[in-house]
Amino acid sequence: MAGSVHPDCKRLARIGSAVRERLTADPSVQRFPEERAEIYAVEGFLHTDDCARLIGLIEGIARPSGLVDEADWPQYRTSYSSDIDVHDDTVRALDDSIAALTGLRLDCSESLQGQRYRCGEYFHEHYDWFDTSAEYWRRESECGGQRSWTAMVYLNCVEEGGSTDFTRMQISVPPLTGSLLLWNNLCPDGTPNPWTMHAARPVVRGVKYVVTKWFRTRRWC
Ligand SMILES: O=C(O)CCC(=O)C(=O)O
Ligand SMILES: [Fe+2]
Repeated sequence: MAGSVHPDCKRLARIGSAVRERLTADPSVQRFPEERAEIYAVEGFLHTDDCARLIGLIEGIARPSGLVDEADWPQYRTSYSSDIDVHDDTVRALDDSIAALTGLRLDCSESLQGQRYRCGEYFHEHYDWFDTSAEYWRRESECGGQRSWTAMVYLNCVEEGGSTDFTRMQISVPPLTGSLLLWNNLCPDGTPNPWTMHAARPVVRGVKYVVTKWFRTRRWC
């Protein structure tokens, strides 16, 4: 039955259209010219000083990044991640700005994650939405459910490499200090969108820092 394969798809479709409407009405938001997935960018979303502060927080606590499905796939993702301090003023202000832009509820989002990619580090092709037939889904379904939107801020420009590529479409986004990249992981009907497959390409020169927030269907815990 479709309902059990894609739980909450009606609710997720409603979330998707509310965000779409809001972003479309906002002149600071640019949509990538692509019908198959909803991908948006806002340049200068975060001030350079705040980017530097977040880089400092990430550097303080970075550890090797994990993968959601716990499969033993060494080298699938070689970046470093950190749960940055949710009580930090810069982190809270950024959370608030993302919520104000999208209209999405912060209590239905994962806490902001920082990522650092040094030279040669990357994150292979993947989806941010959860595979509801996977082993991990039981856990995720009980703590917020499916991921809806991803919001990611580039904290610095990278000398070479490090783009975010939507690999099934011709979209490659180079890191730009303070830019927000935002996309709907789902289709307008609330089901996972296979066109949203993406990868963080290897950094060739320099270091890349980003912060990411994933929104969920319900309260995240
Ligand atoms: O760092 C990037 O460019 C993408 C990261 C990403 O896709 C993720 O953390 O899920
Ligand atoms: Fe991702």
